[in-house]
Amino acid sequence: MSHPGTTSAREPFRERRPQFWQVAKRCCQIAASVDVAFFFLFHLLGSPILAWVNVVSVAMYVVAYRALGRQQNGLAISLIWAEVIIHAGLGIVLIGWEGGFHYYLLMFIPALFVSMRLRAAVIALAGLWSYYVALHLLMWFIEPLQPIAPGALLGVYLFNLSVVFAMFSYLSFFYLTMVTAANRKLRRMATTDSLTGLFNRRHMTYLVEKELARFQRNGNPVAFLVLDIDHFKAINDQYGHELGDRVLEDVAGIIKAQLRTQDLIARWGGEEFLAVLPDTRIQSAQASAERVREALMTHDWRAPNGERIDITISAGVSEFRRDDDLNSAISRADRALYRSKERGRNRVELETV
Ligand SMILES: Nc1nc2c(ncn2[C@@H]2O[C@H](COP(=O)(O)OP(=O)(O)OP(=O)(O)O)[C@@H](O)[C@H]2O)c(=O)[nH]1
Repeated sequence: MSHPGTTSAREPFRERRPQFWQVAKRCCQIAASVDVAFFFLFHLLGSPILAWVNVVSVAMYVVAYRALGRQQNGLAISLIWAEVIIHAGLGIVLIGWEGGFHYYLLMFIPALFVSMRLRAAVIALAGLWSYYVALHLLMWFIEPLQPIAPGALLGVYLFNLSVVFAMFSYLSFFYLTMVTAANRKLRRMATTDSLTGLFNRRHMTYLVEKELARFQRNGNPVAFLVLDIDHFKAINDQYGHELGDRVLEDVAGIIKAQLRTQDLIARWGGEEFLAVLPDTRIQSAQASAERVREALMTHDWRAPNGERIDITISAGVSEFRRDDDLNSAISRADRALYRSKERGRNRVELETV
C-alpha cells in the first residue's frame, strides 16, 4: 500500500527525470542535422535510397522534437527508436556492416535505462541485442544491396564513428553535470535550513563538535550565542505566517552580516538561532550579540500594509570551558537567554558561574 507522502510510485512516468527529456530534445536536433548532412552525402555517393531515407528521418525527428515539447514523451521515444532502428538497419543492409551504422544502435543502451522502467529496459535491451546480432549475422551471409566504393565506405564509416563519439561525449558530459548538480543539491538540503539558508541543527552539531575538538587541542577560546526573536508568536498571530517566515529570513541575514565569516551560524529551533564564534572570548561575543541586537532594532521592519513593526531579539552568551561538552556550553547560554527574557527582552545576558 502506498503512503500519501510517497509520490514517486504514482508519479506519471513522463514527469520523472525531466533532464532526460531535455537532452532527448537536444539529441533530436543533433540527429536531424546529421541526417541533413547524410542526405547530401549519399546523393554524392550515388545511393539515392539512403539519401531519401534521411528526409523521412529528419521529418521523424521534427515530429519527435515537437512531441517532447508537448510532453508526449512516449510518442517521441517511439519515433526516435523507429528512426534509429530502421535507419541503421537500412544503412547496414544497403552499404554493409563496414559503414558503421551499427554504432548508432549502441547509443541506445544508456538511453534505455533512463527513459524506461527497469523491467521494460531489460526487455528492450534484449531486443536490441538480438537485432544487432541478427544484422551482423545477416551481413555475414549476404552482400550489401547497394554497395559504394571502398574509399566512400571508409568515409561513411569515419563520419558515423565521429558522430557516435561526439554524441556519447555529449551524453556523458550531460550525465556528469546532472549527477554533480544533484549531489550538490542533496548536500545543501542535508546541511542547511531551507527557509533561512543557515546550517540546520544536525549539521551545526557536527561542525561544532569538530570545532570543540580543535579547542580541546589548542585551547583557543570559543564562544556560544543563543539568539531568540522576542514575541515571535504575536508577530505570526497578528500578521500571518508568511510575514513571520520573511522576518526569520531577514533576521538570519542580519545575524550573518553582523558576525564574521568564520563564525558558525545555525537555525537551532523555530525562532532561535545558535552562533558559535571561534577564537572569541565571552566579552567580544557579547559585543557581537549587541551588534546583532542593535542592527535588528534599527532595521526598518514593515508589515505588508506598510505599518512599522518592532522586531527585537534576546541573546544569551557563554564561553566553552575545558570540562564542557556541546550541551553544557549551550545550556549555560540558554539560561542566560532565559534571563534576558525575564528581564524584559531585547537584551544580551552573559552566563553566570
Ligand atoms: N512563521 C514561522 N513561525 C515559526 C516557525 N517556527 C516556529 N515558529 C513560531 O514561533 C513561535 C514561537 O513562540 P514562543 O516559543 O511562544 O516564543 P515567542 O512568542 O517568541 O516569545 P518569547 O520567546 O518568550 O519572546 C511559535 O508561534 C511558532 O509557531 C517558522 O518556521 N515560521
